[in-house]
Amino acid sequence: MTLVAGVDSSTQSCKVVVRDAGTGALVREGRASHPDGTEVDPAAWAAALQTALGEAGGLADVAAVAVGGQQHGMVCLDVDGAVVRPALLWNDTRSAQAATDLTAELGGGQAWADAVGLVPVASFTVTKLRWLAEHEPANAARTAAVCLPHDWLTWQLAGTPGLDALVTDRGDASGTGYWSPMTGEYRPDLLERAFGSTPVLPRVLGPAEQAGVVAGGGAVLGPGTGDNAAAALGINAEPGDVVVSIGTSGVVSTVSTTPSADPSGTVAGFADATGNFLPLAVTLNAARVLDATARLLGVDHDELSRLALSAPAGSGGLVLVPYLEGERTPDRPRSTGAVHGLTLSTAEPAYLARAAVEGLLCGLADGLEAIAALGNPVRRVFLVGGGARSEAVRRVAPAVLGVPVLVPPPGEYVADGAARQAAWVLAGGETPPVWPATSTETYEADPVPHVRERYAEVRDLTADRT
Ligand SMILES: Nc1ncnc2c1ncn2[C@@H]1O[C@H](COP(=O)(O)OP(=O)(O)O)[C@@H](O)[C@H]1O
Ligand SMILES: O=C(CO)[C@@H](O)[C@H](O)COP(=O)(O)O
Repeated sequence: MTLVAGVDSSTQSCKVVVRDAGTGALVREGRASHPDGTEVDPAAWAAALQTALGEAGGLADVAAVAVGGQQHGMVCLDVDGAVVRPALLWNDTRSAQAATDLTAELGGGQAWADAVGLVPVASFTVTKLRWLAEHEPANAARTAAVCLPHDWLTWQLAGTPGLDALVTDRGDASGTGYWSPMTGEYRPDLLERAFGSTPVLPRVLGPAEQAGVVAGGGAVLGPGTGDNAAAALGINAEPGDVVVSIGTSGVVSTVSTTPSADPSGTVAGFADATGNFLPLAVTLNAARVLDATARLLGVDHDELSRLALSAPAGSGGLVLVPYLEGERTPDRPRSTGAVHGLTLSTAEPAYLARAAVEGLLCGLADGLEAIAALGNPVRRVFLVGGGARSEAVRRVAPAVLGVPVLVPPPGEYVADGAARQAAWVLAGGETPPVWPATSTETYEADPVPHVRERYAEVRDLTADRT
């Protein structure tokens, strides 16, 4: 049996799966936590990867490995390859002003969407580089190369073979703000505009191009990709399929054969990991809204779910606007969360639990609507991520999203996608190897437009951070 490994270095943890390259069957897996916070020393990701790999039995008998990872994080390296400062993650909002400035400087959202398929918000790497140039000029001056979390981990596995050996892929490059999914080329002019210089950037590999070998081990390295592109590969999403992921981020993405350019910035026109495109809408607040609400109510996730399902749809008018970390879609980086509609009858744990589930899903429903409005068909909707382990999320999602949702068994679909990419690198060819489709359970419910209407009435009524 030929084994391949896939890694998901996500916001909260690192997960590894080892699968049979031929059949896709799961052989071993491992996991390790990442530290909290929106800036993280990449050494913590490398340590978690080693722990997760160890738990998954190591790479000695593995023929190929690929890394999927949280997108956009700014990893700056000096001329010797040392990390210049802790990485700023996708959910760090300190570059909000830089995003506003960069958007205005280029002439607005349309100009950015035409150039690189996205409109700057604080999540994207280009804005973090502008922030670094403005606020930490000494660190900016030391920066000889910039890469993303998955690029850096791939480079670590290869034994840090010099800055010129850094590689990435289309999927993750498309989230930087200085690579165009339309042309497949970097835009050094935009990098120069943001950062004042053009550090070394990772070479963008093709979807099944070998990225080298694991140092001292010999396993072939795949190019890896961003976590959302990897999830699409793990689910085997085809054009017209939508993947809704409720992890730290809330993501609505779809595979498309044509690039997107949404001047409003609601939908970011990324590339996928197969040569197609991956328009997506992403919220900063998803599974952690459930974590926070459970903490507030002093219950665990199962009880939170039970409470939510015991309250009526719409929570009697109680709305939780879930901008606990600020928000990205809509672009409200400085906002906080809010609870609206408290009355004597809605001041109940069950109503708050339901409002939390509905609030996070309403943000994703807005994203789904925006993706469909760009002309993307919505053929099937898959629901994945840690938050999909909640029965309340699974049962309320079809009502709020207004479409049936297909829920695969709980699993690590990002790591699975990376493993499938690794198998593709071994096998070669134009398309990834065919692994059996995952089973799914279909959840259906009558749509609840009144829930979204009530949410829309109050979602902008939030206080800013102090
Ligand atoms: N049964 C559950 N109900 C709701 N949320 C859950 C449940 N199990 C795990 N989670 C949450 O899912 C999140 C982790 O999901 P995951 O998709 O792994 O996130 P990420 O990829 O961003 O690290 C955590 O916030 C965790 O608390
Ligand atoms: O910013 C994005 C995509 O644009 C996020 O999806 C990150 O890629 C983090 O993903 P998770 O850790 O929440 O899976």
